[in-house]
This record gives sequence, C-alpha cells and structure tokens, in this order.
Amino acid sequence: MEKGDAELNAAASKIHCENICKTFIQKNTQKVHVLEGIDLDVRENEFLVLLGPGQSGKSTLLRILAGLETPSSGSVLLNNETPQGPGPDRAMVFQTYSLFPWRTVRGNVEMGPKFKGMPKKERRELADHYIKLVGLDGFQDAFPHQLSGGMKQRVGIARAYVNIPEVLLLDEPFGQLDAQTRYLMEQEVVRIWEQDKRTVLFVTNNIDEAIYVGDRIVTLKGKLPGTMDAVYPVDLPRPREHADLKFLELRRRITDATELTL
Ligand SMILES: Nc1ncnc2c1ncn2[C@@H]1O[C@H](COP(=O)(O)OP(=O)(O)OP(=O)(O)O)[C@@H](O)[C@H]1O
Repeated sequence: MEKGDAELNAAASKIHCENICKTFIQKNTQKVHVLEGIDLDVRENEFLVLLGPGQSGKSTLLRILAGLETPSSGSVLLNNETPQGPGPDRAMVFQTYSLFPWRTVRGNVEMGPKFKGMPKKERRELADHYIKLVGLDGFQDAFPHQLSGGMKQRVGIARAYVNIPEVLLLDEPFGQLDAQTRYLMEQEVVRIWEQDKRTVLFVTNNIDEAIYVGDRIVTLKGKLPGTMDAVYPVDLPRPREHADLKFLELRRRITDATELTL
C-alpha cells in the first residue's frame, strides 16, 4: 500500500476511521460482508476521494460516516469524538438528487435552516447566498422539473452547504449526468469548495473524476467485502488539465493497480 499520509493520526484528523467492518443481515439470516478493516484519516478541509468499482462498499462507508449506518466493528471519530448518529455537522449529496418536487429551488435549499427554526428573512438570505455560490442565481423560484440534471445537482450542493456542515459527503453526485455536464460539474464542485472550504469525501468509480477533484484518492478493492487498497496524493496544481502529462501518469498508475478502466 502506498501510504503518503503516515503523519496523520487520530488527534490531527478531522475524521478518523479505525478498522471499520460492516456486515448486513439480509432476509433475517443471510450475512453480507460489505466492508473489512477500513483505516482512514481525513484532514480538515481536505478534498478526499473514495474511488472503487461497484460493490466495493463505498456508499456504505459514506453512510457510516454520515451516521446513517453503524459499523459492525471499529470506530469513527469526528473532531476526536464519536458522533452520535446523523448530525448537522455532516451533510450528504446523493446521486439521485432527492429534491422535493413540490418545492422551488429556494424552498428546497432553505429546508434545513427552516427545520432549525431560523427566521424567514435570515434563512432566505442564507439560501440565496448558496444558490448564488452554486451558479443558480435567477432560478430561486424554479421547480425541480424545470431544471437540468446538472442544475438539480447544484441545488443538492447548495442544500448541503446551507446547513454550514463541517463535512460534505458526496455519493457519486455526478453519476447520472451526461459526460459534458459531468465534466462541467467537476469544475464547479472544485470552484465551490475553493470558495467555501469544507472537509469533503467524494465517492466515485471514475478515475478521471477522482484525479480532477481530489487532494488525495483512496482506492477500495471490490468485490465484497470492500477493503482499502492504496492512497494516492494528487500533487497537481488546480485547475487541472486532463491532458497534463502528470495527470495521465497518475491515471495510468491507478488503472494498472485497480480493475477500473475509466
Ligand atoms: N441496508 C442494507 N442491507 C443489506 N445489504 C446492504 C445494505 N446496504 C448495502 N448493502 C449491500 O452492500 C453492497 C455494497 O453496497 P454499496 O452501495 O456500499 O457499494 P458501492 O461500492 O457504493 O456500490 P455501487 O458503486 O454499485 O453503488 C450492496 O450490494 C448490498 O448487497
């Protein structure tokens, strides 16, 4: 394994995962062993990519970090403490957008602050700030069915940001987009993060996407149970160029070391 992060330890990490294993029980009897021995440290405001093939447990790991699942064994620390279930300190963005179709863009984005009891004027200002940050100024009153896939995912990102989470968990957020829009959104997610830095965990099965967005890439091995394979620091200036020689070199190294081809 290529470490590259030996200096990291629990105390210095924003997120620290130690020996996480996860087994689901299906149909009351059948055990599905999904994750095995995951050790992971994420630095504050780092953009970390979890890269792996389908069925390597990536989403399950993200859901454990979100507090939506509990590990069967092992531990997760956030700021050196064990988080108790989901919390506003972590926000998730899903591949399937998960917007409320009967609410406008603004209505979707201001849901979180509304639940927290934030007064209307304040939450509207906050929502509009993040709608603008994600490039949707002017679309505040549009409904999800009036938006393209990329625009819907911009709403998803604004909706996550508006709760001012410390950690953003993005689960294959661009998996449903066409290649052109996906490329544009990769640029956008980096631009947004550079303007308002958070600790990001970004799940993908796409090597180019991983290299384009990540500060570091952690590869997971499938098939189940998913295990950690290697860590690749991405030492390339931003904005990155897909045709850059170093980009291509890293791409080749990851392609050679994994079963991923794209
Ligand atoms: N709640 C659950 N109950 C039972 N089994 C589950 C549950 N969640 C996940 N699994 C099992 O874990 C497997 C791996 O799921 P996961 O979505 O974490 O992998 P993944 O690497 O994100 O895959 P993909 O890229 O295909 O989405 C699933 O195929 C399923 O068998």
